[in-house]
Amino acid sequence: MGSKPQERGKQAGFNRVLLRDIAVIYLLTFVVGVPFYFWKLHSDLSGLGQSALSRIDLFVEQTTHSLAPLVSLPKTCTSSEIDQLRQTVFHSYRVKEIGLINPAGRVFCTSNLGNTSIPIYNQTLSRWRNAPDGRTLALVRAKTGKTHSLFVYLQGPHDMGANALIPPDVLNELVGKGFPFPDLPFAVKVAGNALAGSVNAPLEVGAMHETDRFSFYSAQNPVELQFQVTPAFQRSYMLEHSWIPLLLGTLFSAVYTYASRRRVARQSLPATFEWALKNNELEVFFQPIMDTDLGGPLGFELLLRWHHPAHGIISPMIFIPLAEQLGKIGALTDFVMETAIGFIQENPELMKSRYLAINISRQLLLDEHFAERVCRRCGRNQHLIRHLLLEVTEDLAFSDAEMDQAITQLHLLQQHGFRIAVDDFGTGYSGLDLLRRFPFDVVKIDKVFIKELLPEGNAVALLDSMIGLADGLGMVIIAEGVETAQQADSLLQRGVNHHQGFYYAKPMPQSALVAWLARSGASEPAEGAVTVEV
Ligand SMILES: Nc1nc2c(ncn2[C@@H]2O[C@@H]3COP(=O)(O)O[C@H]4[C@@H](O)[C@H](n5cnc6c(=O)[nH]c(N)nc65)O[C@@H]4COP(=O)(O)O[C@H]3[C@H]2O)c(=O)[nH]1
Repeated sequence: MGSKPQERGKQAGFNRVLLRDIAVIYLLTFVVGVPFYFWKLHSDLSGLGQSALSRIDLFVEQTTHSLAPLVSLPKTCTSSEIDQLRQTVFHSYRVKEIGLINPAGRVFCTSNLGNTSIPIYNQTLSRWRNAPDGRTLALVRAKTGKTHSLFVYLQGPHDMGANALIPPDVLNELVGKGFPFPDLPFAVKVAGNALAGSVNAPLEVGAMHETDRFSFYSAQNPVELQFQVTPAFQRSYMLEHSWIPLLLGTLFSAVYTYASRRRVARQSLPATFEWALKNNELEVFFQPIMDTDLGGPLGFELLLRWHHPAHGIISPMIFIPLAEQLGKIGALTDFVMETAIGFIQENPELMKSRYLAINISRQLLLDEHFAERVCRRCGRNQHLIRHLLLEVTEDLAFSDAEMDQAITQLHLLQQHGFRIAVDDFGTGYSGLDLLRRFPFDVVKIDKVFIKELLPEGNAVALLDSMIGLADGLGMVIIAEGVETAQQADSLLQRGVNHHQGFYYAKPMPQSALVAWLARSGASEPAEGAVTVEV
């Protein structure tokens, strides 16, 4: 009952830490996202700048191409020549006026004015005359227009030439095609003169501020394209792209939440047992049960060990009660049972007339299918049953109904051929009652009585009465916790010759068992001397 508020408290604590971590993840994603955001802005602008410049270059190319037939016209500016100029303008939807240029550097004939004489700026003229491909551009105020316009110049034979006037909104159109930032200020600078504006605002003479300026240059024409990345633009760009860190933050948070929950779930006690079983952290140790007449083992008790990766070896005294509480004892017992069956099958010679003792938790006896399950586990190898001794502790601490249920299971097991031992005998308060209710095959006298085997102690009297009781009921006696030669002798004097204890051997892993058997010179029980019939 008391654990529920505690669980809820733990959950709330976990949620608080999780929320804090998620907040940190979002913050980090945004902070780490800033350089990414600058890189993305730069790469977006550079892509847009380069494609705008290529559109301008292509346009210049097409315009000079349309001027090419005109540069060889005579210097006369007759009506047929003016017509030809007008035809060209008519067929171009961007060029508004075309002029013919004489060797003196003056426009002598235009599509709009006919005969005229307009000087070309010296700077433009010298750039044009020196251009290796005979063409150049200029941003100048046309005689016929109020604003600055773009002029494309093409040189012909004998220092003749032609130019085409293009209104500034064409530049706007060329830069703005597919441009996603219609309000981003930009400027097109042609040979030193600049027109500035934005896709949404007409271009006018002006320049960009030096700060926050991104510039791109044409390789073919004297054109520089500048973008003014104002703080306001940066803010709106960042807002527009905030979905990227938001998405990444959400993704990272989801992964983190999943991993945290998995980690916590794995650390939860029930999952810890499953994890331990799956990852071979549990191992069964073998402790010999000696027949002192024979000088060798007549069986082995199987004792679980948990090699915890963080806490080292954990005693079964700690984890067995826990496994019982958490309902995991069945899985652990199954594991021990499988180990026992495997061991008997793999070592037929060694196990010919020996047994393995397995501890059965009292809780399992309350399962009405337990006996049936254990028998099924032995499958077709029912002969294995005679090699198994099942130990149940004396202190079953059951209600009457539960005790009936447990006794039923014990009877079923015994009927199937399992030998049943009462473990830790003498330590519980229901020992005698239990012996009255069930005919155990073996009684294992608890180590506390062996430890205090002093001639003058009360333990001796108790031990003697237990021995008398067991003999009277026809049960085999095993003395647990034999640690010294004196204890062994004293037990022998009382006719107890089945001993288990550190004096003979401590519980050991299966790998050490063969070596121990060889070392101790334990021979096979003589035919008829000691058998699995404990
Ligand atoms: N001081 C001393 N101790 C000795 C001596 N000889 C043997 N022991 C220890 O006494 C315990 C005997 O097992 P237990 O009474 O069934 O008591 C077992 C048993 O009740 C339980 N247990 C162990 N494995 C399992 C299992 O697979 N299933 C269940 N349900 N319980 C298990 O954990 C208990 C403790 O097991 P262990 O720590 O292995 O402790 C073992 C063994 O190492 C000795 O000379 N001196």
